[in-house]
Order: sequence, then structure tokens, then C-alpha cells
Amino acid sequence: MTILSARHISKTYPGSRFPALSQFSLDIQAGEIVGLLGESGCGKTTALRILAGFETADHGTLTIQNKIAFNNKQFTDPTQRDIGIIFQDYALFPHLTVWKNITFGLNKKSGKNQRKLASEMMDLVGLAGYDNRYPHQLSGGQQQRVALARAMAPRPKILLMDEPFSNIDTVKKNQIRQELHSLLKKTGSTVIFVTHDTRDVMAMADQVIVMKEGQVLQQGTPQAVFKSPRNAYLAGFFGNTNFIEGRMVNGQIRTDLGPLAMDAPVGLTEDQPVLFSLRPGDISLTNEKDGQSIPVQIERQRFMGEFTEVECRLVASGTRLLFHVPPNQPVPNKTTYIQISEKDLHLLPESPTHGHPRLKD
Ligand SMILES: Nc1ncnc2c1ncn2[C@@H]1O[C@H](COP(=O)(O)OP(=O)(O)OP(=O)(O)O)[C@@H](O)[C@H]1O
Repeated sequence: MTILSARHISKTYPGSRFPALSQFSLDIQAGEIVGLLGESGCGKTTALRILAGFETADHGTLTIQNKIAFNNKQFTDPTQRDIGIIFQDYALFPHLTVWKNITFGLNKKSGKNQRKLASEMMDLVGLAGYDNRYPHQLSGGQQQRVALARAMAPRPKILLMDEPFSNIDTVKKNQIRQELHSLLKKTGSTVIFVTHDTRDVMAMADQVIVMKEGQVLQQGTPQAVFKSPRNAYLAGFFGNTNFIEGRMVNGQIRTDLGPLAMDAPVGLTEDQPVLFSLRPGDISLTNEKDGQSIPVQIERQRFMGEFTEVECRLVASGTRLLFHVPPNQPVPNKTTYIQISEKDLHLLPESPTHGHPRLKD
């Protein structure tokens, strides 16, 4: 069931030459955790603020739970949107105890109800017994859980989170992502969070919406966007990749890796260029020369902990490629062979035919 739907939302800030959001559309299903992902300045926070009602849009329609929250005639106040918000810095009240922070938004409920809602949330986020602490007496992760309990105490249908992990140190991030994910799944709420870090969406999101320059580039599961990015920007943003150029010759796609056995995509015409993305983890190193192996000259290798990152050059064409080998596999500093399976070559359907990022020569 669609719980939130945005259609063609545009916003240009006064005095700005470029729109912060342009024809921004998305659909969110109830119970999903959705990551709004993009680099700095792409409009993520603006989108979140417009969904919350803290910012007005110039055009477009926003529907929440089948009610218009915004269009060219109507505007629903943020307090009436049934949305909870966790700000980037958590915005806890420093002079109030954990308990008072959590009950702050419940002042319209009876005392008994307040106590019930707040203590249920305190138990859920694992803060029982911390009632009388002040925010400065808590770790970053605990402060985040207070912010979560405060936002969730009124039981909003939708929770918005702005950069939920930016204040958590790198060592703890993985653990906190997992904890937060299982907490959010327990509450069953619909969550939209903003981040610039693909690792956050991989760990947390059921759906990711990748933005660039105020527009949605692609929406899907993190696995789908990683595996099947629509263009070169998305392929490069969602992890390291190699770009392989191809061209249709006599009905067959030719690339620097050799001619491909795959069927050419429908509509591809003779001599038309195409671009593939090939993840470094999908290339394997082999010492054996056979019909499948491709000769390469190893140029550089770097130990990365979980794998060794290797840069090589195809002997036939001089094209550079990046690939990963397991840390215990030795990499010879000379000419050797790699193997690639055609199924791992992902054709980028929207790619420009030139100007894509590639390894620097
Ligand atoms: N109040 C404002 N007045 C004018 N321009 C603004 C305002 N807020 C944001 N912008 C501009 O709108 C664009 C989108 O900003 P926004 O904060 O939404 O991006 P973001 O993706 O959240 O970035 P970050 O990850 O750095 O927080 C940027 O070009 C920014 O400079």
C-alpha cells in the first residue's frame, strides 16, 4: 500500500539560479525503510523538509495516507501530517532528562497515556532505567535512541531521519546501523532517511532513491541499483566499477575484452556505441591460459584488508581495469590472465556515449 506519494515537486530557493528540487517524484510503500541517497547539495534535505512540511514547494503534489498534504491549493501543517522527525544532530533538549525529552511531544495525551507510550518506547530502544539521565551523560548511539523514542512515542505513521549516522564514529557505525534497522522493523513504521553514504543504504534500506541535481535518477532495492544501474553516474556512485566500451559490428557487440556472445539489445544499430559496467569483484585472476582467459599486465596492487585491489592493463588494447582478489591469493607482478563472465557485464541503458568516468591513464 502506498503511504506517501510525491509528484513533480519543484523548489528553487529565492535568489538561487538552480532548482534544489526538479520534478521530484517518488512512491513509498507502508512499512518500507527508504534511503534517499546522493552527494552533497543534490537536494536530499530539501526533499525531506518538504515532505515534513517545514519547507514549501513551488510546484507539485504531495499525498500522505491518501490525503493531500500539499498542492497548488492546499498545505497541511507539519503537526497534522502524522510524521515523526529525527534531526541530524538529534536536537535533544539538553536541560531535560531522557524521560522529559521523550514525553515532550505527548503533552496532548493524558498523564497515564503519556507514561504508557513513553515507557513502551524506552523499553523498545533499550533505555529502560535511563529516565533521569541528561543527554550529555549518554553516548552518541544512546542519544540517537532517545531521539528515536521521542519521535516514535506519538506513534507516527512515517518517520523521517536526516543523516542518522553522521554523528556516530566509524567503528560503531556498523553495529548501530544493525541495531537501528532491527528497532525500526520492530516498530513497523515507514521510514525515509537521508544519507550520502551508500553503506548506510546497503545496511538499512529496503528501497533506495538515488538523487542528483534535484532529480531522482533511480529507485529500487539497493541490490538492484548496485547490479543494474541505469547509467554511468549511478554505476560509479554505487561502488567502484570498470567501464567497458562496446560497438555493434556486423550484428555482434565488440569490446576491448573481445567480441561478446550475448544478443545485442533490441534497437541497437550498426556501429552504435554502448557502455558496460563491470564490478571489480566480478573479475577473477587465473594463471592458466585457455580459450576464456584474457592476458593482462599487472600494474599495481594494494592490500585493502578484505581483498587486494589490483590494477591491470589489457595486453591487446591497453585498457585499464580494476579488480579484487582474495587477500590470500598471490598476484604476480607480470603478465597473467583474468577471466570474466559475460553475465557480469551490465549494459548501461542510459549512458552517454562519451565523457563517462574511467580509470585515469
Ligand atoms: N535555505 C536555502 N537557501 C538557498 N539555497 C539553499 C537553501 N537550502 C539549500 N539550498 C541549496 O539547495 C541545494 C540543495 O541543498 P540540500 O541541503 O537540499 O542538499 P543536500 O543533498 O541535503 O546536501 P548535504 O548532503 O550537503 O546536506 C544546494 O545547492 C543548496 O546550496
